[in-house]
Amino acid sequence: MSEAGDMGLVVVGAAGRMGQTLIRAIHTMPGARVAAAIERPDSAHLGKDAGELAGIGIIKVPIVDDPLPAFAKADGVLDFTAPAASVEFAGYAAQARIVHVIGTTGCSAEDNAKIAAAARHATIVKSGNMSLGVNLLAVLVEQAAKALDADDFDIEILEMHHRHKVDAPSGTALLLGEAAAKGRGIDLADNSVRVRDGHTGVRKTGSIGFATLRGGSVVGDHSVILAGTGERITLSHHAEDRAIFARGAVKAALWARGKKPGLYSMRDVLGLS
Ligand SMILES: NC(=O)C1=CN([C@@H]2O[C@H](COP(=O)(O)OP(=O)(O)OC[C@H]3O[C@@H](n4cnc5c(N)ncnc54)[C@H](OP(=O)(O)O)[C@@H]3O)[C@@H](O)[C@H]2O)C=CC1
Ligand SMILES: O=C(O)C1=N[C@H](C(=O)O)C[C@H](O)C1
Repeated sequence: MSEAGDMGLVVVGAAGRMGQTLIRAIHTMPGARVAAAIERPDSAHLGKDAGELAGIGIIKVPIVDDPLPAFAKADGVLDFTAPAASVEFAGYAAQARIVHVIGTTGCSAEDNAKIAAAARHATIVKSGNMSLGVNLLAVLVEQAAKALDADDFDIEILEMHHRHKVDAPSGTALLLGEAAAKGRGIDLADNSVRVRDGHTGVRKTGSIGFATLRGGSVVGDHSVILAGTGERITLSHHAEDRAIFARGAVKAALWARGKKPGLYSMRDVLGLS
């Protein structure tokens, strides 16, 4: 582990959509460097240079498959992979006592409990969306949900993503749902309607509904609709480039460096808590 100077960051899932975007972001942001790049043991990308794959030219960091030696020498990990992988990486980050930034979505309650346990020794920042815009939107959603009575305004959350996305609702939709539930002083799990099909009956007052669209190359669109009688308020965010998530993740790692172990959110990083 380096004591001073640029923060050495391991990018896990380095060949993925976000992995490549992270390599590019680290390259342009002061204070951080790519310490290692990890993919699965059976990945077709092993041995390739992570910078060349990401389109920035050779950075002399080959993609390898063994996280342990990489974590032991690094200051932090940027992780946009898959739930089972993020749980495993959180355990390794705890062993190495380093920063772990987790952007992976679709984690179960059990996965989240394991990540929280790892945060006793690792400094973990986890968020369904690392962008400034979405985290500010969550603050606005909480305020709007608090200001508008549940008897008068129904809350629905609509999201659209590219055709390759594997989890639904998106991590961001759930983050915005949590913000709305907080504003209303209710528990999201007990009040959410995640799917509608067939004869559903009338809408339950106070519920928070989710609708999911998938198609094409959409980076990430989210709208929170507060629908009243005769009027409707829509709070929206449109992600145009994955760089907003990657820059947020690097910023989170730099913020977390030197902080006590624990589980932090992007709201903590951005001072929006
Ligand atoms: N919080 C946020 O701001 C954002 C979160 N995300 C989330 O990030 C995650 C990744 O998204 P995206 O980049 O589009 O997905 P990709 O499928 O393009 O990338 C994931 C990468 O992780 C690799 N991977 C999976 N498991 C392991 C493992 N055990 N060890 C090493 N590498 C592994 C995959 O390899 P392989 O293909 O072989 O499985 C793949 O290369 C998703 O959960 C997504 O929702 C995305 C954008 C922003
Ligand atoms: O899978 C994606 O692409 C994205 N995932 C995150 C989510 O589930 O909300 C963040 C962003 O919307 C892109």
